[in-house]
Amino acid sequence: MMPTITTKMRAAADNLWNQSFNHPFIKHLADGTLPMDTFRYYLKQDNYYLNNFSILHQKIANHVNDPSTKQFLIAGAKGLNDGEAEIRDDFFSKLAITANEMQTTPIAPNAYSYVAHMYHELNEGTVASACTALLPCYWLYNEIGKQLIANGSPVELYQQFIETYDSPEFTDATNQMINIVDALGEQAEADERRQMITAFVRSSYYELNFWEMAYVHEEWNN
Ligand SMILES: Cc1ncc(C[n+]2csc(CCO)c2C)c(N)n1
Repeated sequence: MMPTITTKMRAAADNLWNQSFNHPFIKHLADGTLPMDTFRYYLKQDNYYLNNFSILHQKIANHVNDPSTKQFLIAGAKGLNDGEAEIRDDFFSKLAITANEMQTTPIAPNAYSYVAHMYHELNEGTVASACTALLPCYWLYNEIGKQLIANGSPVELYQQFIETYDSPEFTDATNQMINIVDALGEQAEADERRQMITAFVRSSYYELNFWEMAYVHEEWNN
């Protein structure tokens, strides 16, 4: 049997993924030494990412024909608004991040570029490459969740963060997204398949640099 397109994508991005697994942000999240101020920075940038991620699910769903894929994307958009947003609201209140602080925090370069990349795939790519650009978000966090849950983190907030991405519901959503991309890959011609793999590698690059961005508190004028 031919390897699935997601197996090829995962292999193409393996270096980037290993660098994410070993990034100091992740290492220190696990051992509890990540400065809370760094996690706070991450949460504020991630809020911008999550808001757009939800909008992208909805917009991509409008272009999808397959009913079950459409439904998954619409539910994903809504799930982000409710489920994940609820956990984030809890983090925001624990860390006293106000709506005003969120609004006045400039979007950092990597968060901006990652979101711009996903919109680019939606507007200039195809439904398949747009869906693919969303996949590392699910899949990488699920793998990180599974790795970190073994030892957890001594910091309660970080432990809660880890648990979000190891949950059976989240693992199920990740597997559904992998299956959606595999099905789209099977319908695609060689050119589009290449475009999908490129979209996956780019998202994986921005995922890696999301940790780095937070770790160094990236600014436009560093
Ligand atoms: C930069 C960044 N990448 C991935 C995630 C994880 N994530 C965000 S939305 C979603 C889908 C289901 O809730 C997942 C897995 C994140 N938070 N921030």
